[in-house]
Parts: sequence; structure tokens; C-alpha cells
Amino acid sequence: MASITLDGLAHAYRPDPRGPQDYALKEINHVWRQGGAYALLGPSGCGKTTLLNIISGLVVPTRGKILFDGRDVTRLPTEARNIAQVFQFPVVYDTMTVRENLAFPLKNRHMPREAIARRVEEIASRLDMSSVLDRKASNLTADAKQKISLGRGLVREDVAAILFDEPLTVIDPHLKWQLRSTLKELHRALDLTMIYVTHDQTEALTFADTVVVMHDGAVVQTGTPEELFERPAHTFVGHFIGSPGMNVLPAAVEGRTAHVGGVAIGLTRAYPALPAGEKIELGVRPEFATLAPAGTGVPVKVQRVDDIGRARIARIEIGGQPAAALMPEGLSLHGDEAGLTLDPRQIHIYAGGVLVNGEGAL
Ligand SMILES: Nc1ncnc2c1ncn2[C@@H]1O[C@H](COP(=O)(O)OP(=O)(O)OP(=O)(O)O)[C@@H](O)[C@H]1O
Repeated sequence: MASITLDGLAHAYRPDPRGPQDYALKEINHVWRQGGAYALLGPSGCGKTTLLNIISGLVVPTRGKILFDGRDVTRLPTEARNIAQVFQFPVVYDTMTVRENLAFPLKNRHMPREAIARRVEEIASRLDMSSVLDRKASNLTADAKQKISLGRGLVREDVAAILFDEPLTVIDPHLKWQLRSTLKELHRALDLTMIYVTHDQTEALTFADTVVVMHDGAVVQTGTPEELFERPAHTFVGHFIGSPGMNVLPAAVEGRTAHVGGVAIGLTRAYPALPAGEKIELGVRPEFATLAPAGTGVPVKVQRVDDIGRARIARIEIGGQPAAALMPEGLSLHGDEAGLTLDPRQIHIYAGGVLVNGEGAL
């Protein structure tokens, strides 16, 4: 196990980068703590694989350094980095049994035979594969083969880190939720540094203690799942995490009041230093905006109500801007006029997409 430090890392695939637009990865400074469970979350093309390849040694960054436990490994090849990797698609030897596949990384490192047997049994049991240990891998389903790949990644105790690159892509949806929690349990039990790359917020939020959210080659927020939910540092995080995502409404702020299309919304903080020329927006998650009878709270128009299983979500307009809110049990609507009650501590103000810390909280 190791801590991994990204020190001023940046990468451009073209040899003569001129400006930020030429960088697939803009400058990143970050420390992955030893034994931590991390997710690297972002949409396709945001730079996740580039960063993962820099960590694993497949790509040498244009600028900056990568340190494992303080040791500069920036130019070391993958083999010299002592990391395990699990990819989207199974990497297994079909002619070997499950047991032989799991034992392979340990045999390669000349671990004593009894120690190998013990470790293989332990990992197989944690992945619920004990009953198939002596089956040939070729006879197994794609799900089972990917579980072997996970096992081969997890079997070594001496790795600096395990990198997972969208490891549940081929897993049947019914099994996905189960494997997500298995991986979380494995992290607790095995105390390894794990970095899990995904574009799927559910996978990231279930697995990781700390999620690094990337957008357009840059890290826009690093935080616990709760922090990302309750205090998105960027409107992108607000949109990308949550279902439906955060409401982001163009606003003008005066004192402790935000105006959204002529509708006044009370704030708990003042924002005297908002940068001129930047787009000002108010962000509030649907979970903190509850529909109420007309005449209560902020006046809104209701367009429709969607049942999304765990809740009913009202599609509304605030000052002409589309938004989503919780539809409470037992509320009956008359026409399209309604009120909206907002949790004032959960209303955030953004300038140019970036969260602004207000002053003088009430
Ligand atoms: N070998 C390469 N040469 C040139 N450009 C590349 C190369 N690999 C990636 N890119 C570009 O770098 C940017 C980041 O790509 P990257 O694969 O790191 O993103 P990602 O978040 O992992 O996306 P995905 O989930 O689709 O793999 C993209 O604009 C991509 O087109």
C-alpha cells in the first residue's frame, strides 16, 4: 500500500500545447491517502483514463510529478510501480481453473505455496466463488470471469494501489448492486488503496469515501458523497450528481435576497463580492425544495408531476425558469399555481459556475 501524490500533473496529447484547451488533463494536485477508497467520476472524455494511465505508468505526463510514498515514479514503467489493475473487460486465462487464475499473480512473485492457497481461498470466499474454484474459467459466464479479474486484482497484499477502470461494465444489472457493496466490504477488510474510475454516480458514491469529480480535464470537486450532494463546489457537480440533478437558476443577488425572474428568494448569507461579468446562478437540489399550497413560500407554476419510485417529483417553473421539486404526500393541487418551501441552508450561489462563499450566515 502507498499514498499517491499528484504534484502539478498536467497532460496534453499534442506535443506543442499552447493553451488550456490543448490539455486533456489540466493541472491536478491531489493526495490519495494510503488505504483510502477513491472514485474518479466524470462523463466520457473528461480525462479519467488519461489520469489513470499516468498513475499506472502507461502515459508520461507533460508536466508535474507522481509520487508513491514520496518516491518519484513519474518515468517508471508499469511493471516497476507495483500496482494491480482491473479493466472493463475480463482478463483471465481460459485454460486455467479459477483457483489457478487467482493464484497466478502470487505465484509470479514466488509466494510460498501455503500462503498462496490461504489467500486464494480468502479472496474466493469474499467474492462468493469458493464453489467454482476448481472449474475451468472458460466454462464461466462473463460476470463470473469479471469476478475472477477483480479477484486477481485484489489477491496481492503488497500492491501500492488497485486501479479499477469501469470494472462493472460487463456485469449483469441484477448483480451490479451486489458487487458494488462486495467491493466496498473488500476495501474495509483488505485495507488497500483503491481508485475506482467510473462515469456512473451510483457506483462512485457507493464505493468511495472520497470522490474526485472531473469535468473537461479538470478536477472540479473532491469530497465525500455527502459534501458533493449538500455543497456542490461547481454547478457541474450539482447537475452530474443527483437524480434529478440540482436546479441551477439564473439569478441576481441583492443583500440577502436572490431574484429569479422577478421572484424573490431569501438567503441565509449576503454576497457583497460577487465578481462582475460572471453569470450568477442560484442552486438548490430538488430534495431541499418542497411543493406547498399556493400562498406558502415562493410562488411557482406546476407543469406536471412524475413518479420516480422513491418519490414524486414536480416539474415546476420559478420566475419562468424550469425546476424540479419534491411533491409531498397528501398535497392536492388546484390548477397550476402552488407555493415552494426551500431549506435556506441548502441554497447556494454560483458565479461563473463556481460556488461562492457568502458572508455573515444567519
Ligand atoms: N491517445 C490519445 N491521443 C489524443 N487524444 C487523446 C488520446 N486519448 C485520449 N485523448 C483525448 O483526451 C481527452 C480525455 O480522454 P480520456 O480518455 O482521458 O477521457 P475519459 O474521461 O476516460 O473518457 P472515456 O470514459 O470515454 O474513456 C479526450 O478529449 C480524448 O479525445
